[in-house]
Amino acid sequence: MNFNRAVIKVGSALVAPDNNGCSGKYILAIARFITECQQAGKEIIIVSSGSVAAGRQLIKHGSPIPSIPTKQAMASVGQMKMMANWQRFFDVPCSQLLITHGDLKDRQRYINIKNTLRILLENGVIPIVNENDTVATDELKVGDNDNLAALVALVSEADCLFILSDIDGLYDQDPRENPKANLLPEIHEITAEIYAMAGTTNNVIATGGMRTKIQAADKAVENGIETYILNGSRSEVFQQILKGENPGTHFSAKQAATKARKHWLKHTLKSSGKVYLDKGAVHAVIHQGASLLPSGVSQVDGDFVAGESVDIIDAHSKKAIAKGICQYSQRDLLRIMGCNSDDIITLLGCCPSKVIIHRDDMVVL
Ligand SMILES: Nc1ncnc2c1ncn2[C@@H]1O[C@H](COP(=O)(O)OP(=O)(O)O)[C@@H](O)[C@H]1O
Ligand SMILES: N[C@@H](CCC(=O)OP(=O)(O)O)C(=O)O
Repeated sequence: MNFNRAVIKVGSALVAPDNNGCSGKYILAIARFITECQQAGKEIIIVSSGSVAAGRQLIKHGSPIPSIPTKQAMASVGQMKMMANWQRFFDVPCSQLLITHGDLKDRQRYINIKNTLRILLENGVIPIVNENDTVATDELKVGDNDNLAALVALVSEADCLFILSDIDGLYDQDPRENPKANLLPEIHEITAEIYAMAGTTNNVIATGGMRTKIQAADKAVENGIETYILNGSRSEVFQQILKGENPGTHFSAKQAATKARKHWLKHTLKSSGKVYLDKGAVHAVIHQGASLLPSGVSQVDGDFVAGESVDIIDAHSKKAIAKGICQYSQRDLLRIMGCNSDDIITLLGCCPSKVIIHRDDMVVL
């Protein structure tokens, strides 16, 4: 179990099996696995499907494939059932995050999600994420929870992604169509041939099938996140994972997650401004690996919003010493620079974060 923080994606067929609403049939074993991971000091975030499946019997619908508003109504009532069902199996508190692609695209909302997840995990809470189906239109949707889970793994800086489905892993063709299909245990490179092996789902309550799982794995491994597709309906799978075995399909990460993230921060993110630090703050950032506090900021340049990347400059030498994602806009930063973190609330009327740049969001150059 070589990971510290994992996202576990659980498909509809596991949450609400047999067309009969939510049950503990499969999630009991999944919850036990999560508890064992937590007891081993690991942090877990769940991305759970199943709200539509859980609400299916509670909303009248004529055709086997309901209309979008009918599905949204099912999701609305089913989400409550689904969350209550998860909470039954944990002694620690669970929390609900309903997000859309629109939230992940917006820098301010992105860091709000990131900060919330960070605090929930620090407090031993199990965050349970789903797409906000009732408000999401096509343009704002991720569309499937496999890709959503990969995005959640990125925003939460997880180093492992488990995609739990009703099938043992990726086969060279859909095993429901062809019983001679072979399971592929290790994938080192996600090529067009790998995509060609993936079919869609034949389950009316599911979205995506294997294709979206490969897309998710693709996003994750590029960013240093080890990814597994596993059969969450077989409880022995979790014992195997706990022993370090691979009972499904493993997609190997291209590089370590922290290295990938630092590389992304350093080379891909474009800086939109400059934050100048006094001597004490330069020392704390470079030698103590500290987060940047408002008290250490002496000057701000540029025009940036919260969540954008900035260059961190030594005010004395005028040299760039680091780069990082700023929790505040340039406008707000000008008002709180040089102050104590406890004064942010008085100066701005709110305090989304006591630090200006969190050390996890910073790369020293
Ligand atoms: N190459 C493949 N290997 C494995 N499963 C496949 C493949 N192609 C299509 N599938 C189908 O994908 C299904 C899993 O996707 P889906 O029903 O969307 O699950 P979930 O609800 O867990 O996301 C399997 O039950 C299987 O029928
Ligand atoms: N957000 C939807 C799930 C969408 C989805 O991707 O479903 P699945 O293919 O079962 O993971 C729901 O909660 O019903």
